[in-house]
Formats: sequence, C-alpha cells, structure tokens
Amino acid sequence: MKHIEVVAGIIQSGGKIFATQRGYGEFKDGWEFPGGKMEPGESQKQALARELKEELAVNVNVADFLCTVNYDYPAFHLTMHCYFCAIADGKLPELLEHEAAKWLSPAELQSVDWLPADVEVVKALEANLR
Ligand SMILES: Nc1nc2c([nH]c(=O)n2[C@H]2C[C@H](O)[C@@H](COP(=O)(O)OP(=O)(O)OP(=O)(O)O)O2)c(=O)[nH]1
Repeated sequence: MKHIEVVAGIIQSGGKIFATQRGYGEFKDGWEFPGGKMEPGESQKQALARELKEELAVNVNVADFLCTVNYDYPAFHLTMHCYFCAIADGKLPELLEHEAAKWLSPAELQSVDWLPADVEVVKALEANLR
C-alpha cells in the first residue's frame, strides 16, 4: 500500500491550540494540525517550519515532539509526526490554503470534526496538557 509520511504542528498561543480545516481534496472540511510532507534532505522540524510558513505565513519555533501516529486510510498508510510549535514573532497565522481555523482551549479540543488519523493525536495532546 502507498505510504505517506507527514509532519504536523500543534501551534500554541495563549494557552490555546490552532486547528485548521482543509479547503480542498479528499479530506475537504476535515480538521487537522497544519503541516505536510518532508522534502529530500530536510529534517522533520525543518520541513514543519517550511510548511507552516507556506500554508499560514507564520514563523514558528518547532519545539517538543508529541507523538507519531500511524493510520490506515483505504488508499494509503499515513505516518504523522507531531510537534508543538510556538509563534516566533507574534504574527498570527493567515489562512492561505485552509478554509477555516480555530484557536481551541484544551476543553474545546473535541469540538471539531478531526480527520481520522488526528483522533489519536488529540488524545495524546489531552493527556499531555492535563
Ligand atoms: N497535514 C496534515 N495532514 C493530515 C493530517 N491528518 C491526516 O489524516 N492528514 C492526511 C491528509 C493527507 O492525505 C495526508 C498528507 O497531508 P498533506 O498536508 O501533505 O496534504 P496533501 O495530500 O493535500 O498534499 P499536498 O497537495 O499539499 O502535497 O495526510 C493532519 O493533521 N495534518
């Protein structure tokens, strides 16, 4: 089966977590942690900083690793590495590709319709924030 490996960022600011809603493709309207695929020669953290800059025009410091999740979608196997991120310069994300975004408090994490692979990430995040 096809294998896709991505890095995803849990951007934190003022005690809240940034969630984005996909604007296109197979998973349109699903909620996720922004990020994307690594390019050859990039570390996971470098790839994540680049993807967040491209998608959200935001400068982040990629911080602690949270978890790696594996999920079998019908058409591919996903491996996703998740890292906490802090905004480096106070400039908030702009939606260049996503259709919507929300800043969620820890208590609000279950209030959006996460992509299937993200359910486990949210569980790990809730345990980490507790
Ligand atoms: N970035 C990201 N992708 C996720 C998450 N959860 C999840 O199932 N995915 C899936 C959706 C995509 O099929 C796959 C790869 O994500 P991607 O960001 O590279 O998106 P994409 O396939 O639209 O790729 P591209 O057109 O931007 O190259 O991972 C998540 O939290 N963040």
